[in-house]
Amino acid sequence: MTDPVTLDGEGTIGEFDEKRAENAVRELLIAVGEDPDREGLRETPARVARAYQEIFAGLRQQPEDVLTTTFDLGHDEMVLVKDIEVLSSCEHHLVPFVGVAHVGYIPSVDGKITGLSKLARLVDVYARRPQVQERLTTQIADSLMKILEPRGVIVVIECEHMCMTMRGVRKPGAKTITSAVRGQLRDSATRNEAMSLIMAR
Ligand SMILES: Nc1nc2c(ncn2[C@@H]2O[C@H](COP(=O)(O)OP(=O)(O)OP(=O)(O)O)[C@@H](O)[C@H]2O)c(=O)[nH]1
Ligand SMILES: [Zn+2]
Repeated sequence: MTDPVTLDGEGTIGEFDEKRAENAVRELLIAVGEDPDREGLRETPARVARAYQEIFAGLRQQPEDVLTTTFDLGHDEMVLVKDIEVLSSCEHHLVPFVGVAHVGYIPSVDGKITGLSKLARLVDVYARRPQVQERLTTQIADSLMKILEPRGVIVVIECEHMCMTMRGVRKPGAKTITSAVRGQLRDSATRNEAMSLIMAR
């Protein structure tokens, strides 16, 4: 994600336009044959606009905003946080894809590590955007490499896509697994160690 850029005078990527979102939801309700002025729907455009502001909050965040805390512990072995909940939105259909992320890294030679919660926050920065799972996976890996300068990174994500469940092909339960491996974690022994930790239940 780059810094905000202008969209031909149509608005700015990165800013949330609540009024515009409300109008769009109202239009959508009309388009599907609903009456947006009936009692139960009257507040819906405003609610959905607020919900989208939250769901896409990652568009207004950068990885540097969350990977703030670093310690020099001199720890030079793998750190892995697994089963981090992923709640993201498929950019093709704007419906959720949900599952878990496993994020591991081998700290830099000088042992620079980050707080464990920051890895989960990093997942959210990229998950809370219109996404595809492959890009989500590589963005997490690449931003960790850039900011923490670790010797290696592994990111594995397992998700179920609602666009494959509630519509279209309708295959509930199908899981998509993506991975991104960088640096020393590409070595087969280290990678196998990480994968066995990830797969252990
Ligand atoms: N690679 C990838 N594909 C995704 C992801 N999320 C959704 N898709 C797929 O994006 C594709 C979009 O295909 P299209 O043919 O343009 O759209 P569609 O007619 O709605 O496709 P169907 O879902 O097959 O009905 C579908 O095959 C989705 O399953 C993702 O994270 N990664
Ligand atoms: Zn989709």
